Amino acid sequence: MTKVETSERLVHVPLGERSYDILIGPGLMARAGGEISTRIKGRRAAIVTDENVGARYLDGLMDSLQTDGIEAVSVTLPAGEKTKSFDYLTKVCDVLLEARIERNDTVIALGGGVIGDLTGFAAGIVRRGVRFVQIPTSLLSQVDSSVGGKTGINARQGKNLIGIFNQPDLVLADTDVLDTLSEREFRAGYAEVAKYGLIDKPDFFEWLEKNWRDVFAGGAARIEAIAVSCQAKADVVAADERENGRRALLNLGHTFGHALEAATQYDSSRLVHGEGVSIGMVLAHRFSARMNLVSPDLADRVEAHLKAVGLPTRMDQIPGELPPTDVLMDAIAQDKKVKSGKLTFILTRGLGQSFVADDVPASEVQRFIEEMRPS
Ligand SMILES: NC(=O)c1ccc[n+]([C@@H]2O[C@H](COP(=O)([O-])OP(=O)(O)OC[C@H]3O[C@@H](n4cnc5c(N)ncnc54)[C@H](O)[C@@H]3O)[C@@H](O)[C@H]2O)c1
Ligand SMILES: O=C(O)C(=O)C[C@@H](O)[C@H](O)[C@H](O)COP(=O)(O)O
Ligand SMILES: [Zn+2]
Repeated sequence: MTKVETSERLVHVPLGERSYDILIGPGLMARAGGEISTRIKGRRAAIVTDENVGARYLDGLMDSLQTDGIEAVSVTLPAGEKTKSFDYLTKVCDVLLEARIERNDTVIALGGGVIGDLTGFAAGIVRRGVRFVQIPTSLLSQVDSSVGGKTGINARQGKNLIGIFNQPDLVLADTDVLDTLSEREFRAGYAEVAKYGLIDKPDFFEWLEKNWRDVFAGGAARIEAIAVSCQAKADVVAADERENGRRALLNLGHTFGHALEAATQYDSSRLVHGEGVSIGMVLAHRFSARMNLVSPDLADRVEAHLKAVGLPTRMDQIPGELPPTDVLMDAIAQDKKVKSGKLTFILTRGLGQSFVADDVPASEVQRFIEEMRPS
């Protein structure tokens, strides 16, 4: 059993034979070899990373694996959303096959959500599945993408449209590595932290409104926010792993957000995922008010908080031209939550009272986007 240090948190994801642990805390990179070898028999590994993360952490991870007798190869990909593509999926599969990575060896995603999603997808299809460990290095990947098993790539038609559910065998969230994450990317990850409060944890959202500066500064408040987020996601995934119901709540802000990411052609210089989610969550709260589900004051409160931490909250803050509303509606129509052609949005009836609305009139959404978009 893993010895959990006092400053360390452990969140368990109970999925029967696919159960796994999330370790959260400082200094975990140096323990990766030991933590992996107590869980996975294979003596070989393949590390997938990106240029920003690899330059800082690849050697340290390789050393830790070697100390525990695990021989590793690695591949370093370009950073940014455009790497979540067929081209780089092919590249990673080729590296794993050329390295003869076997089913009981380990594929390690060392990076943010882009690397985690791409690598998890490759690990799930090479030899019809090899063991897989997430070592998330951005705030967003530590609080969200490394947990729950959604893996995949983007398509021209929209976000994450090609992929599989593939749970990791272990998640090691070394909070030390967040110190080298840019402010912009830390803020982007914070959007997904705030999301958990807006879904069904009003007390957590109120705690964030008071303590977000301490979360940004690091230390105990940051670890607390990460642990609460991971526990929240683990609870939802344990209850509805393949999103037949409740898990859709984790998509709050994403129907709008994903459309904006597709509309900006996944250009990280214009919009990154967490920024799209921030704008999307404000839009979801404003749309809920428009549908007379909640007071407009709540949307103002949500926008004020996300703005206070420095996140964009409106479409006119996205650099460059947005395509016509029809193009945004086409992306929304491709959303994976669509059922029998009807749009599904995560809306709200109050702070922390989100719900799945599965028959939202497209005409209402179109009119709403027209009103909210930059003229
Ligand atoms: N599978 C899921 O459940 C899930 C959940 C949320 C988001 N996502 C996906 O995750 C992606 C966004 O993830 P992200 O925000 O981590 O983006 P990302 O993977 O692009 O990482 C953000 C940027 O920060 C850099 N970086 C990461 N860790 C660093 C560190 N410790 N030090 C310095 N630089 C570092 C990266 O190189 C990159 O430039 C999107 O594709 C989104 O769709 C998936
Ligand atoms: O894990 C989930 O379920 C989520 O919705 C988490 C989201 O933050 C994440 O962006 C996820 O990738 C979106 O899911 P998708 O099914 O819309 O791709
Ligand atoms: Zn997300």
